[in-house]
Amino acid sequence: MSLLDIQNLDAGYGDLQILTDIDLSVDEGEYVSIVGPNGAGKSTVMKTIVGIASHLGGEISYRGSDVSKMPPEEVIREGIAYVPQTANIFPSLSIDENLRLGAYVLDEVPTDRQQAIYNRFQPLSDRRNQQAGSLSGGQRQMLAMGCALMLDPDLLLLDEPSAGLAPNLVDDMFDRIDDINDAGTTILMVEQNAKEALQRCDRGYVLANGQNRDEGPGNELLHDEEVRQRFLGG
Ligand SMILES: Nc1ncnc2c1ncn2[C@@H]1O[C@H](COP(=O)(O)OP(=O)(O)OP(=O)(O)O)[C@@H](O)[C@H]1O
Repeated sequence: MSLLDIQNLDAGYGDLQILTDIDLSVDEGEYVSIVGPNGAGKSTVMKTIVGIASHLGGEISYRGSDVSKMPPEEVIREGIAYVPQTANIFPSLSIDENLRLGAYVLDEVPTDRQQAIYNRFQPLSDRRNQQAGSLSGGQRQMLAMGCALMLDPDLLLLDEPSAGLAPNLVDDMFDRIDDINDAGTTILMVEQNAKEALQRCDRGYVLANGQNRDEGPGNELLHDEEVRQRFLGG
């Protein structure tokens, strides 16, 4: 049984349907990416999983339970954490306060876990009491991931973690994501940077116009002539 199993999913915003008949699965421990052109509906898949876009039909099961009707706070308690593409930190709060807020659905702040996050993201550790708004783009992305890791999720959803990063920081960010996956966290990631995402992941899905277009091992998709021409810019 897959950790996450999506079948025949229709979803959108209010009555506006964006996704049609999406099938997608993620196994325990896997690193799966979703790529495709702008507006394909990649982020909408993530938002539907966590209950902030409208589920219009089909199944979303997590560890065999139907999560398609759950409000976001319950989905999170099931072990799924989500890092949105934008507005993923509180700029006027300190780094320490942001991390503690990451654990808001828990009864108490897991201080051991917080320390482990500081160990993983050293630049955050050095700046614990600074306002998050003073961080660089790469450090902000680390903080957003750190907030999600405060929940010790089994499944981490990352929406375009490389967006807005200077080119020299992109590899570092993907290395950090590899490390998180190697430490046992299952990852589902949406990326504009399709080449890098497909190189790094175990399996990928290509979405276009709200529908599945292709799927397979990342390296196979990367070398598939049609996928390259149509979706990866040749
Ligand atoms: N809150 C919303 N209300 C209405 N339509 C929306 C909303 N958010 C996104 N859309 C529309 O849904 C479609 C899919 O958007 P989505 O963000 O899922 O695409 P994407 O593949 O992630 O693309 P991008 O890489 O540009 O973010 C687009 O046409 C977008 O305009």
